[in-house]
Amino acid sequence: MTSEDTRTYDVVVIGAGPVGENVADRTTAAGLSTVIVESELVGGECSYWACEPSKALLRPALLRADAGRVPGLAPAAAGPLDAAAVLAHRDRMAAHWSDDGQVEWLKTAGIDLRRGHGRLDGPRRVAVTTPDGGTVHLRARHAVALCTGSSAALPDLPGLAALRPWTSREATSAPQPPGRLLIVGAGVVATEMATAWQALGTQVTLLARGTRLLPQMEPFAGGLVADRLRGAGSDLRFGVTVATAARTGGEVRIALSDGSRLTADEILFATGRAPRTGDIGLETVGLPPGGWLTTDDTLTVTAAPGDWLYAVGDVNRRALLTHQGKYQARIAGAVIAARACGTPLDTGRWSPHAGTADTAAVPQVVFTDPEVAGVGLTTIEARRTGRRVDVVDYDLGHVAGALQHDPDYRGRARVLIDPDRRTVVGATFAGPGVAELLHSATVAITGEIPVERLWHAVPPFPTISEVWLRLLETYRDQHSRGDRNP
Ligand SMILES: Cc1cc2nc3c(=O)[nH]c(=O)nc-3n(C[C@H](O)[C@H](O)[C@H](O)COP(=O)(O)OP(=O)(O)OC[C@H]3O[C@@H](n4cnc5c(N)ncnc54)[C@H](O)[C@@H]3O)c2cc1C
Ligand SMILES: NC(=O)c1ccc[n+]([C@@H]2O[C@H](COP(=O)([O-])OP(=O)(O)OC[C@H]3O[C@@H](n4cnc5c(N)ncnc54)[C@H](O)[C@@H]3O)[C@@H](O)[C@H]2O)c1
Repeated sequence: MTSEDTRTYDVVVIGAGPVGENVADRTTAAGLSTVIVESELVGGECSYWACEPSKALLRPALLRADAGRVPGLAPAAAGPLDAAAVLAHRDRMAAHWSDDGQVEWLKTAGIDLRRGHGRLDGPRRVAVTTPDGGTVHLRARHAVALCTGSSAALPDLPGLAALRPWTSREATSAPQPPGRLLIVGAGVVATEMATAWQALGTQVTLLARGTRLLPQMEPFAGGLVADRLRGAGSDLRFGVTVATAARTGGEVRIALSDGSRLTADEILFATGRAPRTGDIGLETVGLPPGGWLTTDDTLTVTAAPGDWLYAVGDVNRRALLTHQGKYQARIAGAVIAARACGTPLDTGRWSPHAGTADTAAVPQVVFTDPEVAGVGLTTIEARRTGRRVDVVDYDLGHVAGALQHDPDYRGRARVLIDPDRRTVVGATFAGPGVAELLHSATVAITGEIPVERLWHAVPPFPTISEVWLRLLETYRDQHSRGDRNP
């Protein structure tokens, strides 16, 4: 290759998922020339095989479940969903798996696009294998941002390829509901996909190796979701793993660790994520391929000297969520721009160049029936790290606004309070309609608002937000009795 074959930019971004797009947007807005490299579709996993199609499948399921609990509306909501209409809506929300719209956005934002597979080729250098088999060489004056995301992690099960299992990709893009679906896993993908496909007429059997659903969240959340899934007709099995699995005559046949046998049309492995770092040239800059990339709070890869290599989004494992990856992208963009013009970084807690929220306040909504919404610490995490917290619980079924939502409302709220600073450090809500409540907790945590001031944040009557007042009253009463962890 001659030097004429190398294009030089200020910033090279590998991976045009939601996170890569946002890094490129921030660096371009800061006046840095930026190119983004994409091997599949601009928009990444989130747009085509994750957030967008899954939420399109879930919205009708959750709305019907909610409507079925409202007096006067229940009979109208009792019938089956129109699966064809739901799937057509899903296809629209996934832009029919075309990235034309997002490519157009890149143009208007002034970001160059290179289609192909990008690999590091030494410090500040990237080689792109283009779809026609050619190679394009890119050089970065200031930064390379690795935003290559994650893919489904599959267990080490003999004969897995011949089984042709679903991953999250097939689970979000299937052209029609399977008759019978086995789901392995108990996390977010497993519970959301069980909720969606069961509502669309599939007979779902969920296989959890542990004792509850959503094991990373407060224990009451998984219990409420399990009750509703069972009520919808799903078969939930706990404490089991898949011992053997094979596809014969179009059917999936499995044997479980407890000796039982099951047959289905499809099997989904919702068993977590793996980083897409196996073939991105990490070895050319002295890093081992295949692992998650560790960064500091500026999103700079700690093991790469010289402050030029960044890892942003799923690939750094800080928080595998679109909104949190986009937050990191805004921080990384600001860091790259500051370093490019020699401005000192401001990396104190909650400063413009530190992703503090990644460790203090990661919000997540699980779109199951009922919704589960959490931010910050859980009691599980507090116990694991030995952090002292006051735990305050309230039954959402006693909140006037919740009873307006559903006269038989079932749900629960929990906040964790730092006893020394008297600020909220964690919150979990589980119940119908709680998704939009979560941001109030995120603001309370990031703002480090003292409990005394929260008494002045008046929730409107009759909304579910009134749970904040009930939690404060409960905390006051617990405090006067000297309780810490009821
Ligand atoms: C079923 C499901 C539902 C989800 N729902 C939600 C949700 O509701 N809310 C939420 O916040 N999060 C959700 N997530 C998580 C969310 O999808 C991810 O956190 C998000 O997509 C991460 O964005 P990213 O840009 O880091 O990576 P990705 O979206 O994975 O994008 C990475 C991009 O890099 C490209 N790429 C990879 N390697 C190369 C290479 N060598 N060269 C060129 N290009 C490359 C890929 O083709 C891809 O386009 C869900 C995940 C799943 C699986
Ligand atoms: N609404 C949302 O925000 C949303 C929705 C979907 C996915 N996501 C993100 O995507 C990521 C991936 O989700 P996920 O559900 O795949 O991962 P997860 O980590 O949430 O759950 C993985 C589950 O698989 C189980 N498991 C792992 N290996 C297993 C094995 N060999 N056999 C049986 N069970 C096994 C685990 O015990 C766990 O229950 C999550 O981190 C989540 O943040 C977010």
